[in-house]
Amino acid sequence: MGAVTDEPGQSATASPSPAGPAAATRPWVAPIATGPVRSTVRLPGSKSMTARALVLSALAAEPSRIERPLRARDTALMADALRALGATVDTTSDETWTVEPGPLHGPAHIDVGLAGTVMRFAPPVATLADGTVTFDGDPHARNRPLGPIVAALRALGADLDASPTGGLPLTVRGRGLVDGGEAVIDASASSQFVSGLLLSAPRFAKGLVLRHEGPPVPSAPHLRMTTHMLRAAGAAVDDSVPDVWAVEPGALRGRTWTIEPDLSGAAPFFAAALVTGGVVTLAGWPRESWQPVGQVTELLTALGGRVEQDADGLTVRGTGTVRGVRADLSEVSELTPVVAALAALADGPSHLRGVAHIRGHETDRIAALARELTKLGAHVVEHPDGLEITPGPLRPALFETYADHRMAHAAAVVGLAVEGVHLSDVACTSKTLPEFPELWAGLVARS
Ligand SMILES: O=C(O)C1=C[C@@H](OP(=O)(O)O)[C@@H](O)[C@H](O)C1
Ligand SMILES: C=C(OP(=O)(O)O)C(=O)O
Repeated sequence: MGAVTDEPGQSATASPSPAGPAAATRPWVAPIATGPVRSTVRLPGSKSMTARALVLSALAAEPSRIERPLRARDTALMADALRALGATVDTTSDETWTVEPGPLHGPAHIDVGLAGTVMRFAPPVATLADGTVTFDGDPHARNRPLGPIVAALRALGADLDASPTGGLPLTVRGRGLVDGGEAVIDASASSQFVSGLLLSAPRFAKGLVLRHEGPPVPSAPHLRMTTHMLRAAGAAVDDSVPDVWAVEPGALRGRTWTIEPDLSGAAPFFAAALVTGGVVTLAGWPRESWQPVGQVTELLTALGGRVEQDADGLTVRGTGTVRGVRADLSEVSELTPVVAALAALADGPSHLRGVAHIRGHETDRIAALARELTKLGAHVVEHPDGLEITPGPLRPALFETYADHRMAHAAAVVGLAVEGVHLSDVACTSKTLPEFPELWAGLVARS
């Protein structure tokens, strides 16, 4: 599916990852760039859009098609979850998946892997099923926050039990229907609590009026993606009042979803243009996007790049000098590891803030970045909500990836400029882009 090409049609591909337990670890030495990279990158679809399209299709009244989906561990697990609950999901083709909704039922067991989308989007669907549905995942998934969505579902009339810490393992005793109505949630730990509830809300008897109370909800662009896709499926959604989302009950329509290339997955490739003074084009970029292209453009520009969009795609050019930045990353927090890697290679200090919640991502990303970038020679100060990074002379090191795909991306970016960056495991990139090692090698080979 994904490919780095000099010319259209030429592609490098790798086998997709299994949906089951994470693949065996694969130590890897990040390839160093010997000059500016110049490439057109073809990446598979957005993880976030694919996950939403799968859920909305399984909840719809008619069949749907998903064009250019992401085939990776997270989306395979989502497809498996919906199959276990009664939908027929055909993922045979790389180009188009089909989803045939069916009566939702248990008993079922759902493996969420390490996917926030599966652990927050599938339980609300399970409350609509008839029967008991259990959830568990990778060891670290048990540490990821889930309590607020469990409490909100309970307030909406669902019957479910989380572990004593409020997270996985989870048991949902579905009764085939959920009252819905009003609920209050603190979604400061993850926007996915809100997205998960909203996606299933059209099927709640009274719909949903959800109010957030607490520190700001991160990842606003992901919430806009959720409301946009709900409306595209025929739902009536009102998000005109800040921190309040209202979804009317009603049938969702089946439709054809066309998934945009994954902008977050493109981040390390764009970073390579900045680090090497090269140029990288993300092919197939749509004229209008539901991913945060404005925020990403602003950030890459502040870091010293130039971003342009034309018929060829979204193109990022670098000068070879990365500028230190002061940036609030709360809207694009999943980019923090790659931005932190760029900061370690910058011409001055950076302060990345507004991302306290990423301590609850695939790993505690603030602590992990502080530890690993320090090992490489950067001077890093860890704050509750971010990092101050002052570049220093960088040296070879073993970069621990903590089963976190975006930690691997960060290490690969530093490795472009620093010889001997060893990753403890590059196989963790299968979470969202199984082809990453081959695509990266292809990119660097063109430097
Ligand atoms: O809804 C989504 O698809 C996502 C929302 C964000 O989660 P958080 O709000 O927990 O950061 C983002 O970081 C994650 O990668 C994907
Ligand atoms: C935070 C991320 O993923 P998840 O959907 O598992 O929360 C991510 O992909 O950076």
